[in-house]
Amino acid sequence: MTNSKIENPKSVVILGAGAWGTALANLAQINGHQVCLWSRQGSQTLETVLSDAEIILSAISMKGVSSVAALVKSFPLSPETIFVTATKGLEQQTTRTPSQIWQTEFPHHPIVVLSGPNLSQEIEQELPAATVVASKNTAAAQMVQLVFSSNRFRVYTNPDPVGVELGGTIKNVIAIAAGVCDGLHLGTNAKAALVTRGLTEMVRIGNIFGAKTETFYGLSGLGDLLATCNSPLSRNYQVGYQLASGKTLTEILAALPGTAEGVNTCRVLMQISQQQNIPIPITEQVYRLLEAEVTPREALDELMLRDIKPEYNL
Ligand SMILES: NC(=O)C1=CN([C@@H]2O[C@H](COP(=O)(O)OP(=O)(O)OC[C@H]3O[C@@H](n4cnc5c(N)ncnc54)[C@H](OP(=O)(O)O)[C@@H]3O)[C@@H](O)[C@H]2O)C=CC1
Ligand SMILES: O=C(CO)COP(=O)(O)O
Repeated sequence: MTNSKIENPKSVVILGAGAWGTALANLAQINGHQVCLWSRQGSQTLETVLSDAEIILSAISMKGVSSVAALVKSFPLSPETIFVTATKGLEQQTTRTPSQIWQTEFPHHPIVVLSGPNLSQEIEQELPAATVVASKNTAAAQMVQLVFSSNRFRVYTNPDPVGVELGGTIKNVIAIAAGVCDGLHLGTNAKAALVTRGLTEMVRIGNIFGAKTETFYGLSGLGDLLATCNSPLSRNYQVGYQLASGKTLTEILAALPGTAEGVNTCRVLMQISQQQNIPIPITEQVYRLLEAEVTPREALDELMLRDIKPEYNL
């Protein structure tokens, strides 16, 4: 894919110079775009970097999204500026997704969600990967698709931004459970059952947000679930794996490189499940484990000894 490289370079500002922001900045830069990677710890002011931005991509951890979005709002922007959100989390106080936060702050700008099976370390090693850019604004999604597409990063468009976003967000909780499963050496059958029933929980929560069920069977749902639940590169998987080895959550998070969004997301999902009366038993056991209310083995027993039932409620 060379067309975006030569013909129409864009001015792209990436907010958040963590693992994912840096990897995405490299992808856009290699395609010939003018990229500015902004961090609150860097020397450039936000006002300066935003002044001629055509695309603003946020790869800020969930805890910083609201404050950064409010800050961005205080500076003048072109009305054409496209926002892209690559954060995989939910806001604790409001249960909003990052795209809902950006859309609230910038109701007249196109908002695009970028999410998929994208372990940043593999992308930095130039291994092949695919992702999804989703928006209600098709032209904006197509522009973002061109900016990031290359022979090692295949980008698909999708019209269900919240579904795409929730796939990447909820799978982090299931990845914690998968790490526990592997840490306890429960075997391949157990892992397959866990991931498949995890997907059912993703669909249940997603439907509450108005997401389409089929979105969860694509790259941003099943695809990211498979990547994250099967890789020690995933921080969320690492949290579960190390909990199974007997470490405390505090010890694990203190030594973890970067953000494991699943820890906070799990708490938010429990809030939603209680408010909406939606059963999410795997998420509930992950929550109880993170709160040190159960041991990994007790959580497993709780899941295996639930009432027997049909696979689907038809
Ligand atoms: N790493 C990966 O493989 C992938 C990550 N993601 C998602 O991307 C998001 C970021 O992940 P990742 O880059 O790995 O995490 P990191 O922990 O490496 O980086 C987090 C970034 O967020 C910034 N940040 C956090 N709070 C604030 C705040 N209040 N104000 C300004 N900046 C803030 C950090 O800035 P500072 O350095 O100054 O603290 C840092 O740049 C997460 O939601 C993650 O789920 C999605 C796909 C892949
Ligand atoms: O979202 C990711 C891969 O798609 C990254 O997973 P972790 O945040 O668990 O490292």
